[in-house]
Amino acid sequence: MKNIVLIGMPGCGKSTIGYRMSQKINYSFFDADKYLEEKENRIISDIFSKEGEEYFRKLETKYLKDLSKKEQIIISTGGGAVKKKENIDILKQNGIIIFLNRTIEDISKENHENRPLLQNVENLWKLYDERINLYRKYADIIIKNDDDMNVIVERIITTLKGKL
Ligand SMILES: Nc1ncnc2c1ncn2[C@@H]1O[C@H](COP(=O)(O)OP(=O)(O)OP(=O)(O)O)[C@@H](O)[C@H]1O
Ligand SMILES: O=C(O)C1=C[C@@H](O)[C@@H](O)[C@H](O)C1
Ligand SMILES: [Mg+2]
Repeated sequence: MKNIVLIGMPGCGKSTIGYRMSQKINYSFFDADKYLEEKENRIISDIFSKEGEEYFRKLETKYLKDLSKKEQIIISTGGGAVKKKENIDILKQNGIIIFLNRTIEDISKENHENRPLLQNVENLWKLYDERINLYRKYADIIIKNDDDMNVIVERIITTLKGKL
């Protein structure tokens, strides 16, 4: 059984939908950002501000490797995991990659108190422009997140039938 890997923009629903899926199918859920924070015993914003993005990206790759060794799991990746092709190669070895495609309009409508990145719609559009082709290119399956989350969970499970 392949792992299920969710990619997509910050705020597109990877963690929430990934966790809900894991409740419905016999898979464990791992959030790659949380996994990294727990292993490093630090928060990502602190790593970004003290050592910078490049150092964070090295850690991200290291822990994606770790996670990819596990089986029958759902991985919610960080929004920037697609920035390194190496990450995708690692994840594809035993995983099926799903791009959760949610509009920037919907993402920016949310009240993201602890996520300044998502409150700045210009920044979101900039990230979207930089990454949309990567999300599309690396996806085995593209799922639109444009309905109630339970509907989306069912949509993913149905689409995955026979593919894992
Ligand atoms: N289809 C939807 N309907 C309503 N709310 C949604 C939907 N999809 C996602 N959300 C909400 O959007 C917010 C962001 O979702 P979530 O935290 O799962 O995104 P994420 O992709 O994991 O973001 P990040 O990359 O920042 O970790 C959450 O409050 C979630 O409940
Ligand atoms: O979009 C990004 O580049 C990021 C998204 C988050 O999930 C974290 O992985 C980190 O804050 C970087
Ligand atoms: Mg998340």
